[in-house]
Amino acid sequence: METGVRIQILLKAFLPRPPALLAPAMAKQYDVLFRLLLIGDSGVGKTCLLCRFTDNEFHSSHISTIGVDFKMKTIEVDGIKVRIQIWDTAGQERYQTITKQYYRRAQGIFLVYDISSERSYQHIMKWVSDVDEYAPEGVQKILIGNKADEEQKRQVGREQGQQLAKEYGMDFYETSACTNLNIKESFTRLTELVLQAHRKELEGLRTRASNELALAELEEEEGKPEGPANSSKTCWC
Ligand SMILES: Nc1nc2c(ncn2[C@@H]2O[C@H](COP(=O)(O)OP(=O)(O)OP(=O)(O)O)[C@@H](O)[C@H]2O)c(=O)[nH]1
Repeated sequence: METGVRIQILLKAFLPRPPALLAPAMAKQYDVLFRLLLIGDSGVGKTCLLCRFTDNEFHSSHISTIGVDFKMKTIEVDGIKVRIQIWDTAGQERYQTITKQYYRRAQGIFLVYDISSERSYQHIMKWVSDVDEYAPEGVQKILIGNKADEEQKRQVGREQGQQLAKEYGMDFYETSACTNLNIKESFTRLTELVLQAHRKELEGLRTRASNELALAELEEEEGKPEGPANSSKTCWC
């Protein structure tokens, strides 16, 4: 399993990068790059979800995220190697001005509440309205009820989570970063949704790359000198 990179970053460093990329021509470790975002109240377990997914680790202490943080992981979905950059945002109110700047670069968003906190569930409405305001149209969303292992402290029923997700047209998972419940499943599902949403765009690029490849092969057969088309051979592979 790959270890994610944990780096505190500056807003400036994030902004200039393009939203979804084909892999650089020479690097074959992944086909596409997507950005996912974790949002929700402070303490619901966003950092723990991320650490469980990328490093298979769980920390019982709560060290509040300052601003934003990210980790990377590559997974394979439908034969496509997807490099996902997962942004963990601070839930604390005082960082909201910074964290909202990151919404517009996300292709997928996890809205996280804690099943042992009715308040964090009620706040999902507020997080959804922030997404509507700051995220790009067509961003994919999943609702997460974390800390599902805390059954004795449960304040939010599973059906309440399902109902809310239905209202907003989202998929829903109850997860536990502590016991590793539904972690891989929820991250894979959001990645699948993003892939589906970008399928047309990706197919277009794939078709163009394969057309250029076919042209290059034809030119080779005909003994023509290699043209620039050959340079994109490794664009989609
Ligand atoms: N029992 C249980 N505790 C969890 C789970 N996930 C996280 N926690 C605990 O909840 C606390 C908060 O977790 P964090 O991941 O730091 O929360 P956060 O949402 O990132 O918080 P901020 O960075 O302040 O926004 C920590 O003490 C974690 O150990 C879980 O699935 N089950």
